[in-house]
Amino acid sequence: MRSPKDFFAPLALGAPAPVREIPVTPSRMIHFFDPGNEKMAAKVPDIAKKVDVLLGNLEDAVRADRKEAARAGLVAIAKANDFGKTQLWTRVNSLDSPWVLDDLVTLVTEIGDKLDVIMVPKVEGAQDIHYVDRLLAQLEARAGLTKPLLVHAILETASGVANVEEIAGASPRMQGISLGPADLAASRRMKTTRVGGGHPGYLVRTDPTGEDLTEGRTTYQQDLWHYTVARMVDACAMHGILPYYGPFGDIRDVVACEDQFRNAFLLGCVGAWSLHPVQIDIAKKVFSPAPSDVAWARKVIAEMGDGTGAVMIDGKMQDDASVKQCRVVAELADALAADDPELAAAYDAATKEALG
Ligand SMILES: CC(C)(COP(=O)(O)OP(=O)(O)OC[C@H]1O[C@@H](n2cnc3c(N)ncnc32)[C@H](O)[C@@H]1OP(=O)(O)O)[C@@H](O)C(=O)NCCC(=O)NCCSC(=O)C[C@H](O)C(=O)O
Ligand SMILES: [Mg+2]
Repeated sequence: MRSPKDFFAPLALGAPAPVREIPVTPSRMIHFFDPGNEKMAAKVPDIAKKVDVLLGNLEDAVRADRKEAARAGLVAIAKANDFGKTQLWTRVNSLDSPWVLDDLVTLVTEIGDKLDVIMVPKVEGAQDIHYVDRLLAQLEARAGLTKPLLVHAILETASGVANVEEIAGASPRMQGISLGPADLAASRRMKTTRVGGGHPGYLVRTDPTGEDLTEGRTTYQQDLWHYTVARMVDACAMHGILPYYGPFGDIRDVVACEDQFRNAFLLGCVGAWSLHPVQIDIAKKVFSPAPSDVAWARKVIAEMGDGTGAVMIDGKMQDDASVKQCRVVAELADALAADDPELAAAYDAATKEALG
């Protein structure tokens, strides 16, 4: 076990000092693209203006014979563009693949100064993060980087879920964790064949009302991912890092995508993956608090004074715990509004109306 005293010491001579706080910048959507796909790559400069995070994907969804092209494409895109406030992330190949070592060596030494976060798939436990942590320090030292790269783990194996707390706290580089429902379903031997989302067979049914067991019994579809998302959120909150829902594979079903994203948002996630341009606005809408919620949160904060005691506002009891929730919403709204005048205006207009 590493001594807590050494946790913030660089893991290689000449590597930058680890961060002590994870930067909390907007990351409502992590937009995936294949840097080796010319059509997608051509859209990247425009898409970068609309998204919080742009992620060059090198892992699954990139064919084995296109891995080198994807890696080279990402290097070229990063060198040719300045994405301003939009973060640039990558998802490298899994640690048991023949490509990951070259992914890390090439990306850190060639474009380490342009990358913010490295997403590591199929993380099984803290040992995987420790491996990446040390290797990144060696490569950062070689590349002369002054800012440490952060690490994001995908929760997509049964062992990863069992070890999620130790993964979240494995390194000061840990930025966040995303749910990977497709690989997780396979690892758990679930009997689904989808990339995220619900399943009509996963349901509860009301009790029978008479002799006929088939009559008048309403069914309610349940959320297959509730347990895992909630567990991931707790592990992340405990370690001061950020939780994300991952992919929603039914690109055409924008309605269910919005529902899945909103469930994650309400449970504490800060963002989700967008796999197709159509999912960008869905994530933006869902992971930006609604103006009416922001107005209510600001009203409660204003009326609660120092935040102690209990008061009635519009017939509802408010106390320390509700004002704390309101601060979460209001602080997120302020952070997002700082870079988005349209959102700022919507929040201010709703607040003006609520406060009278
Ligand atoms: C899902 C797609 C394969 C769909 O692509 P396509 O059939 O080309 O869709 P469209 O014809 O509607 O596309 C219209 C144009 O938009 C471009 N496009 C499409 N997607 C993107 C994108 N993500 N970024 C930028 N541009 C995009 C198309 O090229 C079309 O361009 P044009 O012809 O010039 O008009 C495709 O969207 C796609 O491959 N998306 C990314 C998929 C991906 O990254 N998958 C991996 C993440 S999910 C995962 O790994 C599972 C997870 O790990 C788990 O275990 O749960
Ligand atoms: Mg996966």
